[in-house]
Order: sequence, then structure tokens, then C-alpha cells
Amino acid sequence: MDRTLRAHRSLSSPQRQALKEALFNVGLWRRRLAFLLDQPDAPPPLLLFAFLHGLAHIPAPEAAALAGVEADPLPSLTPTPPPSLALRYSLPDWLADHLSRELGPEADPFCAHLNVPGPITLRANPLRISRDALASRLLSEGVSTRPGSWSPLALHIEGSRPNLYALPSLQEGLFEVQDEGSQLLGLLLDAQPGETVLDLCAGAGGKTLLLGALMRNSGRLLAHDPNPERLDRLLQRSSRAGLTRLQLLRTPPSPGLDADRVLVDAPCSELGPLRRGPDLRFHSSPDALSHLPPIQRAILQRAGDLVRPGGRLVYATCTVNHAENQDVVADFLASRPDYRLIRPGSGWLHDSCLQGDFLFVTPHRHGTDAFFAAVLERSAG
Ligand SMILES: C[S@@+](CC[C@H](N)C(=O)[O-])C[C@H]1O[C@@H](n2cnc3c(N)ncnc32)[C@H](O)[C@@H]1O
Repeated sequence: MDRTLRAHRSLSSPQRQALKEALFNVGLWRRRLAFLLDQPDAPPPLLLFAFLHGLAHIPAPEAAALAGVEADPLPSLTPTPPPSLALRYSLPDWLADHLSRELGPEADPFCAHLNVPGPITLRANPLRISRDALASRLLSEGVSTRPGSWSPLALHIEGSRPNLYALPSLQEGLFEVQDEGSQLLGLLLDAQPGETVLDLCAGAGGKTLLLGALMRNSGRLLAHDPNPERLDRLLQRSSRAGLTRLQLLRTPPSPGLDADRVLVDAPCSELGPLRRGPDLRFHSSPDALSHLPPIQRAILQRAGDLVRPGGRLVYATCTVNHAENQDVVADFLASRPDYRLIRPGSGWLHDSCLQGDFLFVTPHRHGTDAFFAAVLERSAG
């Protein structure tokens, strides 16, 4: 897409937008479109025709002209409604089957929301600015926003996507781009100034930056990840965000750390952010659903030894899979009687973000990517 747009600089802004939407939708809907055409290997122009005519309801001759396909005869599309969840929402069979098992009757609205791009959400950096002041500052830079519903730091961009990277407010570290559900995971740890806080699966630091801001640059903020490039990116982002107390752990921390709080944002099958790209669903693999739980159990066990008595442990994923979520937590609790589940976000998190003892948010109910979290407290004795 970028190469094509660079090679055709004379395209107007609406033409560029149309090109992006055509590519996004043909990519995303390709399974449904192949069904409409009754051709598993239909070439891209035919897929575009099927999208424009079959799903966007543009009259067939106009759709054929726009897609550059032969209009005489016009390609025919099946009138049969898609007979399965997978075909209706253009998903691989294994994924639709899995989501049906996990979500029951909610699978249909969940899948429908996977086909609508999510909002662009920002997180105010409380070290530098309040959410209200950030909204005013962005407005002065030509970007209008509305507050999020669940995270007190979230602002959703309204209207068309601005070039965020050109905004002085981003360069000044006033905000990060972060889904509202992802913000909730960091907030659940309730990190306080002066504490020792460990982000055990820090990656490039989406949550670490939030934890550091809540700690107001006092205490010890530790971040570990086995992937060194991600930690390098975290370091760059942390200076822009104004964090001064971040310590990267390139090797795993040892038991006896006695951290006040530990976040495990575990590697997972990542079914929660599927709406973020048209291709993600076709690149996901069912193997992840079963090969990750033993890894997650081992990471959570290790994390359990790093928290001081009386401290807090948050286990989180961005996926919809009991085997990676509730089952991992149940296994942990069965082997660690010194831990108990506590209500996530007591005093500030809306009840509708809870499913039983856990946080569980989804695109169709909350407008967020899907996330799961459990908040565990270690007994003081
Ligand atoms: C969901 S991502 C973390 C995203 C990150 N917390 C953020 O908010 O940007 C999971 C991370 O776990 C890391 N990981 C994989 N195996 C791990 C292990 N055994 N211990 C700790 N982290 C691990 C991966 O490298 C990956 O960066």
C-alpha cells in the first residue's frame, strides 16, 4: 500500500482513502467474497467486484467498471446466504469454531465487530498532562477526541485518522497510542509511588510506560522481556515519556525479588486484537491455542515467587481462550494456597468489565480489543 501510494503521488486524498478501503476490505472479506463468487482462487479484481457489488451494494455494471473486470457477461454472485459463522464473517473455520465454543451466542456479535476497524485510542501520560488538558492541546493541533468509557486516561480520536506521528504533543511525550482495554490491564496493578514494580513480559513497554507514570518516577520500575529488541524500543519510548527510574532486566529476575507488584502480560494466541488488521485472522494458527498454556503456566509460577507477601500479581492476556485464561489461573491457585483472587479494579472499574472474578472486555460489548485479566493477592503471612 505504502509503495503504491508513493508511486502515485498525484492521487487525491479521497482517492487514496478509497484505495486503502478497497485493499482493507478485499483482504478482510476474501473468504466471504470467494464464497459469493463460488471460486476459492478468485483473482483480486474479481474479489473487488464481489465486494463492491455483493457487500457494498454498488450496481453491478458500476462495480465491474471500478474493479476493472469484464462486464459482458457480468460475473454472477451466489444469492445463497452464507451457511456458517466462518463464511458470514470471513474467518478460517478453526477460528469460527473456537470462538463459537468460547462465546456461545455471543460469538456472532463478537465476530461482526472483528470486521469493523477499532477506534484509534490514546492514553494521556499522567506524568506530563491530565486527560482534559490533553484533549484541549490536541484540539489546538487540529485533532478532536472524546473521552473513553472505561479507562480514566483514554481519549478516542474522532473523525478521520490524523498523522499522529507529526504532532508535537506526541514528540513531547504527552500521550501514547494504546487500546482502552490495554490501559485497563496496566491500571489493574495499581502501582504506587515508592514501590518495587516488575513488568515481567514488558515487550516494547505498552504497560510499563503507564506503570512508571503512575509511580511518578519514585521507587523501582523493573522491566523484563526475553526479546532484546523490544526492550531497546521500550528504552527509547521511556525517555520520551519522561520515565527516569526504569531498569531493564535482560536476564530473568531471581526469586527473592520481593516486588510489591508484578504484571504478567503473557505471550498468548492474540485473538483479542484481530480487528486491528485485515490479515491477522488468516495468519493466526490453531496450534497457539494449545501450545501456549504450558508456557503461560510456567511464567505465572515464576512470577508467583517474585511477589512479596501481601503483594499483588496481575495475570493478563489479549485473547479469548479459557485454556490460556481461566484455566491457567485455576492451575496457579491450586498450587499456590498463599494467593487468592480479588475483584479487579475495586472502586473504579465498571461492573460490566467483569466476568465472574475476572476482567473480560470485548469489541462488541466495550468497544475495546478483547482482554482478560485476573488480579491475585499474596497473603501477608
Ligand atoms: C503480550 S506481549 C507483551 C506486550 C507488552 N506488555 C506491551 O504492553 O506492549 C508478551 C511478551 O512476552 C514475552 N515473553 C515470551 N516468553 C516469555 C517468558 N518466558 N518470560 C517473560 N516474557 C516472555 C514476549 O517476548 C512478548 O514481548
